[in-house]
Amino acid sequence: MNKEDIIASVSKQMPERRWIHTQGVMVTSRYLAEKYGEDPERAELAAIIHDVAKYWPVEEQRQYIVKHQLNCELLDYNKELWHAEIGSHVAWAQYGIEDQGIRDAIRYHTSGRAGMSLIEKIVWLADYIEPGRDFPGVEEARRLAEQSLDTAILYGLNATITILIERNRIIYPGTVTARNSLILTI
Ligand SMILES: Nc1ncnc2c1ncn2[C@@H]1O[C@H](COP(=O)(O)OP(=O)(O)O)[C@@H](O)[C@H]1O
Repeated sequence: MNKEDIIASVSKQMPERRWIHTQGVMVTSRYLAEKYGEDPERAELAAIIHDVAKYWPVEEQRQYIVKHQLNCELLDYNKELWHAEIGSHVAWAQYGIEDQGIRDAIRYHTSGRAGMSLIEKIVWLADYIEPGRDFPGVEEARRLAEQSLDTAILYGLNATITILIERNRIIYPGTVTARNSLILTI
């Protein structure tokens, strides 16, 4: 499927405000790709698709993960994590994206993972700092993004983990290992 058709399909699966967010992630992914030496087209394509399943009914998300034998471990954790796993599969099954790097950037855009690739880092960070984001700390994350992808992502992961702890929520361990792995490489 070409880019225009993918955009038409993705945008109709979410409310207007989420499509505006996605456009922010697209622009920011292109910007970070150019700055840090990734192919902007690949980064933008991952950004277009990253939230495709975000507004699917939760039960539909659960069934998709089971039916397609995706990572069922996620079903024991925050349902906010499920859409990323599904989006990666949809990219391949419905949009014909064979590029594993693009699919992994979609797959890990919420949780992160240890040893993230360049495109995974770019989409994770673009999702965190796109221009529509407005939360305490986003300006600092944007400032750090100008200096180092790793430092900016570590800042974001620390903030995410801190919020989950404050709310007494279960933390998906992949995010903790993503954080640990960044600390070891910085
Ligand atoms: N390791 C984790 N364990 C549990 N929840 C997580 C983890 N990482 C992120 N989340 C949650 O996922 C949500 C963010 O998902 P995201 O796809 O970025 O949504 P949004 O684009 O609406 O911010 C937040 O509610 C965050 O607390």
